[in-house]
Amino acid sequence: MRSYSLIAPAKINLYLEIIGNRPDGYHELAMILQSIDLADQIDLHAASTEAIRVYCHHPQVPTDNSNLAYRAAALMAKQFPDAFSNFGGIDITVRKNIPVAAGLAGGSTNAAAVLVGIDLMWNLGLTQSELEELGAQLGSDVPFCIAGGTVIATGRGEKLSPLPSLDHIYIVLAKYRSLEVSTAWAYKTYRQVFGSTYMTNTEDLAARASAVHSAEIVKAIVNKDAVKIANKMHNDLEKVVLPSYSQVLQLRELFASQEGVLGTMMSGSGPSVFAIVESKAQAEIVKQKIREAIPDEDLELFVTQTIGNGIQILN
Ligand SMILES: C[C@@](CO)(OP(=O)(O)O)[C@H](O)COP(=O)(O)OP(=O)(O)OC[C@H]1O[C@@H](n2ccc(N)nc2=O)[C@H](O)[C@@H]1O
Ligand SMILES: Nc1ncnc2c1ncn2[C@@H]1O[C@H](COP(=O)(O)OP(=O)(O)O)[C@@H](O)[C@H]1O
Repeated sequence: MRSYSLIAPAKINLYLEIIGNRPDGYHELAMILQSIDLADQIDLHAASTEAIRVYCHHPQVPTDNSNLAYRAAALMAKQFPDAFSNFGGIDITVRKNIPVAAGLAGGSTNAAAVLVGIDLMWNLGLTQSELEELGAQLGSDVPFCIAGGTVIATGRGEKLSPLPSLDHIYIVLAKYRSLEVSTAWAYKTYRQVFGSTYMTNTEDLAARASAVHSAEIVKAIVNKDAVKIANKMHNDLEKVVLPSYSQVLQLRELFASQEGVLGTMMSGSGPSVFAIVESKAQAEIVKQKIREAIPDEDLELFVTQTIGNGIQILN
């Protein structure tokens, strides 16, 4: 087929523990990543010229070669030059619904969709693990975004162990449109502030990784116990982002004070904040209450839910 449309869901981090520094400059992590039904749509069309083009109306999303969707297509063209010259160029339209620079893996999930879509378009027949290996070259969260669901992610975030699917847990999510937190800044600041408290030797890292504190939330996920999951959420990056971004701290406190909220956390490197709630009806009430407390139009609010999948092919 010459055209494909794909759904690219966002993720939240139910758990993010920084285990230590790695020799490659990244951080060794223990995370639990969760797909949600807030999603972008990616349309791919075979083009007549041998070029990659990205179209996106969102003002915060670049359309040049810094777009992660572009970079995913360029990687496929480099890896499979014969297919690229046989099938010609590719036009990529990004229909953005996921807030940008939010800690929701918006760019990563777009890149994942392009890898999955081009694999189909060029009849490459790549396996999931081959797609994940390509994804890891584009960003630490890209491999997760391909199959999605509920996953333990270790290494720099690219080593994945699936957990039982945790769908239909309702989430209220908030993000100030104009507020961006750089992921590189968040990790760098964490290293500056807490670097001396954790180990840098790779063998120690492996030992410590097996003793992470995520066991209780994993058990709660296996038991599908939303109350316990909400109670055991954790994100080390909050320690640097909350003190530097008062709006994020305010949102976090506001969510925590709402009736019906089981737990609240910043997602990834922020600045989006989410709350786990008991039901869809409760989620709508909490959303309304937050809107009344912060009438600022810059604040984007969503009711969403956990889902058991990553990239989906629409047609
Ligand atoms: C924080 C997290 C949590 O899921 O997500 P976001 O908030 O970006 O969504 C991830 O760790 C982000 O993953 P991703 O956004 O793919 O990161 P990358 O492009 O690979 O890296 C961006 C920068 O973050 C830092 N980085 C990233 C991952 C990691 N394990 N250690 C790091 O130190 C590095 O400085 C790197 O240059
Ligand atoms: N396809 C894309 N979608 C969103 N942002 C993108 C994309 N490609 C590149 N970017 C840039 O990447 C940065 C991080 O955005 P995003 O991936 O949404 O955030 P995060 O890594 O926090 O989940 C933004 O500054 C944005 O300009």
